[in-house]
Amino acid sequence: MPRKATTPMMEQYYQIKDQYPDAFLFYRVGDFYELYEDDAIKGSQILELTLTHRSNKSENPIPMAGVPHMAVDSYVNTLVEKGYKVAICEQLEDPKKAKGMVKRGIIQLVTPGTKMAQGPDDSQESNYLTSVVEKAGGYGLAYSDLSTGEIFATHVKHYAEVVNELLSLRTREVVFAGNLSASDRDRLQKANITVSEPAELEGEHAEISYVQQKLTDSMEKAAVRQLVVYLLATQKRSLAHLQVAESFEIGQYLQMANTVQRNLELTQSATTGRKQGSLFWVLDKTTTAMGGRLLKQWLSRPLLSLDRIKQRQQMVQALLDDYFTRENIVDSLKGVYDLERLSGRVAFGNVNPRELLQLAKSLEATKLIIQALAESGNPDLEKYGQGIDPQSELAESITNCLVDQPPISAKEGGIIRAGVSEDLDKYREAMNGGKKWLAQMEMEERQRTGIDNLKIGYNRVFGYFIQVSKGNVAKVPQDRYTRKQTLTNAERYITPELKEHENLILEAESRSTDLEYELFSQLREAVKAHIPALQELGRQLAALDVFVAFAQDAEEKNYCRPSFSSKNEIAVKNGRHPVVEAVLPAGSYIPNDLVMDEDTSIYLITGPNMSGKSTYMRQLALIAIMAQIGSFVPADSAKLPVFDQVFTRIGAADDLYSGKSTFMVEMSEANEALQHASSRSLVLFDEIGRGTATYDGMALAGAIIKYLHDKVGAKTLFATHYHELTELDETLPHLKNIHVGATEENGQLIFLHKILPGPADQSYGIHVAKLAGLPRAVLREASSMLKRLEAEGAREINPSRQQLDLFSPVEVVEENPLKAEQEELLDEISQVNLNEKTPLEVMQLVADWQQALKEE
Ligand SMILES: Nc1ncnc2c1ncn2[C@@H]1O[C@H](COP(=O)(O)OP(=O)(O)OP(=O)(O)O)[C@@H](O)[C@H]1O
Repeated sequence: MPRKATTPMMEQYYQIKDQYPDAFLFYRVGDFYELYEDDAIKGSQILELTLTHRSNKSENPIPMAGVPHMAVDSYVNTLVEKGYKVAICEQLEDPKKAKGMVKRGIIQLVTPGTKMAQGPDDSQESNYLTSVVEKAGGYGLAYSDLSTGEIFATHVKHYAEVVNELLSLRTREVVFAGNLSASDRDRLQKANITVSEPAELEGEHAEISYVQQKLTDSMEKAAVRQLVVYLLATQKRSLAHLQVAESFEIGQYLQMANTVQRNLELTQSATTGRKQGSLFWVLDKTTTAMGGRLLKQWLSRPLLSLDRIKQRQQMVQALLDDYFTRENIVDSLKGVYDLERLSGRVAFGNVNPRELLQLAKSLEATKLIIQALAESGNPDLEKYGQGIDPQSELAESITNCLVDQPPISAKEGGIIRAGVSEDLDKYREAMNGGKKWLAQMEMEERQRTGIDNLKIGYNRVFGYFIQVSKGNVAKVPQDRYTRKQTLTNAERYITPELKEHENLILEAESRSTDLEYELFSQLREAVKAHIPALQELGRQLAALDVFVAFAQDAEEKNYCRPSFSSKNEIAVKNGRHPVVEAVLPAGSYIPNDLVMDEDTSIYLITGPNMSGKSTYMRQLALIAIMAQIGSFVPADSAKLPVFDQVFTRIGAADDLYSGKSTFMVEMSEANEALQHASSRSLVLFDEIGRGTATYDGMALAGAIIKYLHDKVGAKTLFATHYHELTELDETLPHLKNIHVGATEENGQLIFLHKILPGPADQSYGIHVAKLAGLPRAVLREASSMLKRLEAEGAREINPSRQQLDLFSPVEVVEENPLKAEQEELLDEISQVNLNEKTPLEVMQLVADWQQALKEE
């Protein structure tokens, strides 16, 4: 950066800026944060600020932009949301008292992964920072949400797993120590993940050993250390709310690549990126933000442990069976605030009086929850309640200390109850006494002077004064009153005794607010000691919230409790797709069975487009995932294996970040499944091979099926339009054909959405094209080509001769060919909207058409 000015302040600025070259430097000057040089130019564009210049008169004025300090949060937020970092530089001493240049320093580096949640909109969003270290045997990974202080750690062998984990976690920032390929760096950036360098920090920090205490793996320890060091170095304060890191094995959960999670729309719709339209949207009946976040976590990490799944199911069952306990819990949960994030604010020291009271209220609500569980009469619920510690003493100490409706600010008094501190009570008495004295004085002065509208007032500049309206000035006792201020209609005076009492009152007031702040800070410190217990409580209530939500889902939507098969068989009776069911009018979803015995591994699904093949396939995956997070499932009954992995190649939600072509993505996803699936996995392949020439595609699809059949044995649903493949059931004993039914009535295609045994007999593609409103000429051309191909016997055609001479006019045999004009006429007829026409207009139209036909 060119150095242009050499004033002492700019010198200081450059020194600080040099330490944070990749961050926007918000440099505090009085009531503003100023940006200079490139930061100002870029910042003014992004934040829509006016770009001005410092030292305008010099030859090289410095570009400058500023934001008022009161509004700084929203500007910082905008930059960080866009993936930038912001270094906040404060004045570290009072400018009035400073000798020479005011000392300044960075108090916090805000980065995408360390942003604290701002508004209610992101209360269900976790904001993750991930740390990756590369070691000889693999990679250590740790991630944390700073607002809640939770930390998770794991280790993986392969680089590809690291990148997948970062993408599926949707981390906002990664601190990467190791080799990150340029293409992956690019990929992460496109996914809005900021890549940062590790930070350095001197000395030992208690937080590090505290959070590492349960870890045994050296890679995980290293990743966690790097994570905490980065947090400490950027936040520049102690972080008492960081939780003991939980180690997990990726293989401990059902594994799904991030593309699979996206394709199945578990937490966001693939088209809009929003919650609506996702499985999370359907299931999220949680009351608290903590519950919502936990449900989201569960959705991306379904369990493998049958014991844990059953434990969850038992809680859901108990709550489903007991409507009143459930309602009581929901009512009380409404009074529970975000304990995890409140703990974070306590640790950061920015929790305000109102929030501390919210904390106490949440603890009181917790007592009611425990009571409801205890009175339920159900042993599982009772036991759960017994494990919860409502922190009664803490609740009491907060409510005993704070007034019922404290203000947000801790610095303006009015927070602490009477009786908490003798000194405070004394100051308050003095203030009250002083105010009473003023009222008395006002009365006496009115009598003495005979001025009825004389009053005593206060302003910040002059303090207390006696105000007399202009008409009464003659009555003012000039010997006792000193004039202080003249207004249009009145004069203001002071007297020595008024000033004397003013001093007493103001001093008592300032001592009182100072003392209140001190008492509040003590309370805040006392709460700090309870942070780990509050976090544990938060986790327990969040889980309870999700169980209640599952019970409510089960009741409202008629979900059943799935059972699990150790014999690798599937038996779903009347299964439904939870999301499609939720958006269709009630009762119109057509349920389907899916029964796959131990001996069958592949269902080959045929049927017209739009008939419901994808829906049927996804339905199974969603039911399996719901079952493995402990939820009940949309079916009359369901028996499933515990799947270890889910693979998909579905639809057109291609990986926009990978820079690969559609066909390449298709093949990569197929490859994932072929390489990594086991006999305990679930594989969904929708129209594999459609992205290339017909025979290529068909051959690939056939070979893939055979490989899955012979070598993998995973439960596979394979939808295809290649009818030729349905003959595979003759040679592959573990493969069966099923199809989605459709019938034709009066030339119209009717979708039955019903799964039936055996292959489909027709493909109906042209019917669907007709539904989509394609021009008749195209439909007709397609129909005749189809006839021709069928006549030639497409299967006999030499597969190497891929360039069929489809358009050869000689070979197209047509009965009664239509003229182009007639085609157009037919298109016109089919497009007339009868609802918009009067009978007379229709008659006129028919007359026109008849005329046109005669002319041809
Ligand atoms: N069981 C069902 N009950 C009611 N409606 C259904 C059912 N299954 C699917 N549908 C409806 O049919 C639409 C098309 O389904 P889907 O996308 O699964 O078809 P498809 O056979 O996979 O089509 P394509 O081959 O073109 O991909 C869905 O959006 C849904 O509205």
